[in-house]
Amino acid sequence: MDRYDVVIIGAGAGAKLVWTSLAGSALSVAVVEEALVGGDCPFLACVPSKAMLRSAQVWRAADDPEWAGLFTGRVPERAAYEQTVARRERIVHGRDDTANAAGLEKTGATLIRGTARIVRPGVVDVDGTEIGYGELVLDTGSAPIRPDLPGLDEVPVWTSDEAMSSTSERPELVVVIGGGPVGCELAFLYALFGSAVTVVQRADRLIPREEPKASQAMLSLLHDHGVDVRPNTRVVRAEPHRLGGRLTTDHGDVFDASVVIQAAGRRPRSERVGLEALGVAPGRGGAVEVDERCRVVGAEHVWAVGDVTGVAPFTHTAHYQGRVVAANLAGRETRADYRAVPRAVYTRPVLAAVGHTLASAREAGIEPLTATAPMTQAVRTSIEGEPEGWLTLLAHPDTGAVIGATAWGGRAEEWISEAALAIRAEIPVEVARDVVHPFPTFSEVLETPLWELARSR
Ligand SMILES: Cc1cc2nc3c(=O)[nH]c(=O)nc-3n(C[C@H](O)[C@H](O)[C@H](O)COP(=O)(O)OP(=O)(O)OC[C@H]3O[C@@H](n4cnc5c(N)ncnc54)[C@H](O)[C@@H]3O)c2cc1C
Ligand SMILES: NC(=O)c1ccc[n+]([C@@H]2O[C@H](COP(=O)([O-])OP(=O)(O)OC[C@H]3O[C@@H](n4cnc5c(N)ncnc54)[C@H](O)[C@@H]3O)[C@@H](O)[C@H]2O)c1
Repeated sequence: MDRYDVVIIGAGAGAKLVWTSLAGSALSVAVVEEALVGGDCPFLACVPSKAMLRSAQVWRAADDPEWAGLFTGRVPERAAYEQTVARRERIVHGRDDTANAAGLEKTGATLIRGTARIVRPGVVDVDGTEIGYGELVLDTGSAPIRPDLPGLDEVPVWTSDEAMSSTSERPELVVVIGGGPVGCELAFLYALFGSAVTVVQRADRLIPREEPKASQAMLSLLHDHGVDVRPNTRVVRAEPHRLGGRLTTDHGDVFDASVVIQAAGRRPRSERVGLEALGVAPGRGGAVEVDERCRVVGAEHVWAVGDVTGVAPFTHTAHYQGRVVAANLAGRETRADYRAVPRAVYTRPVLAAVGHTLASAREAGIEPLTATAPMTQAVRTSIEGEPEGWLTLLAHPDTGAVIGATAWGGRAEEWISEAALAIRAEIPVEVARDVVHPFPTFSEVLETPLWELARSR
């Protein structure tokens, strides 16, 4: 039986940071992957979705009054969609992971193609061959949750995987089930291309974990692009229809769809990996519980990173946890701190947030100081023709430290990192306000609320 110091199950975003960080160390590393080396993000999730959103926005600039005069017209929707798909396919290398696999092996790690399952402590089975491990790292990701809905099997349904790999024509009638980040980004994307889009959202608002006014801003944006958003609504039945499928809601409304997009959340992929052989049961929702060092609770020599842990399921969280695990495996005791993990939804404007919302601060027993500024305080917004939005900052009333930020505005996914640093480093507003921003940048919008918070203490 081959034996490695470290065996990683799943070659996703988190795993990559483990094997690259351990490159050059004395540890032998094997990575088992049953699908694509690189996981979802570069092939089926973050990268293709942001690439398609970018193409759609460039195409739509030609009918934006701000820019229309610079264009002689625009290609029809069909051609724009085809070009968007073609560009996406170039960016994701047609979902060919050869370069990623070569990169992995260049670090000295061994790639094993197949499905891994733990059979007993210290041993995993890969399609009938046992390999031994000293330390095991789980990076098995997450899978879309399929709503339990009569008739759903009889209508055309895409998960985001199909939406991000389909080369077929733009769907004319789209019904999105779920109004979280995936649902909002895909609804916005297809609406930009002129599809008739409906979002059926079970919760009473879109992106319900964010500030209510962020949900309201997202609702207005989608409305402005012709999307029919139905909060507090469930689809109760699906049936085939000549256009594709027909959906009936609990309010009795009926929607026809050429494709139904399932965006009702994701579940950690923990059930097929053989955790029971270690005496470990996943927690509620399927997440594998980890401690501050990313060790799986209840198991020896087993670590987990990424979506399977159920902690802030973003690529950047997986990267961070991968670094934490690699540092620990290399003998440098390291603990993860999740207070400053940014969240973003890549519509235009972008929603970006980090740390507490007002509701989560109150749940934690903090009544924060708050300050808000409109994005127009940054002159850059008029230069870029993106005046929409606002920034709200929260500070701890006793320490003065920044504890939360929510922004709706241009490039917010970039400059929110400044708030992330302030939160992680517990920087008091009296210090944070002294950061001078280059003019003219969107990031200048941080200055007024920071000065206001400092004044209010
Ligand atoms: C449409 C969409 C857009 C997104 N956009 C963003 C974004 O813009 N920014 C962002 O930060 N996040 C985004 N996310 C979330 C992001 O994609 C995930 O958080 C990230 O991919 C998680 O990485 P991971 O390492 O946990 O798992 P993955 O990348 O899913 O990797 C897990 C790997 O494990 C393999 N595997 C599973 N079980 C086994 C087994 N038993 N044996 C062998 N191999 C196995 C799988 O084949 C897979 O390759 C998006 C998600 C979606 C769905
Ligand atoms: N830009 C980004 O960073 C980005 C983009 C996309 C996804 N992601 C990550 O991927 C994860 C999955 O995103 P998601 O949007 O699929 O999940 P989510 O859990 O955030 O949202 C799913 C939404 O679907 C609704 N819902 C659930 N069941 C329903 C039903 N039967 N009918 C109608 N509505 C229903 C819920 O109310 C919820 O608001 C998220 O945690 C997110 O952080 C990140």
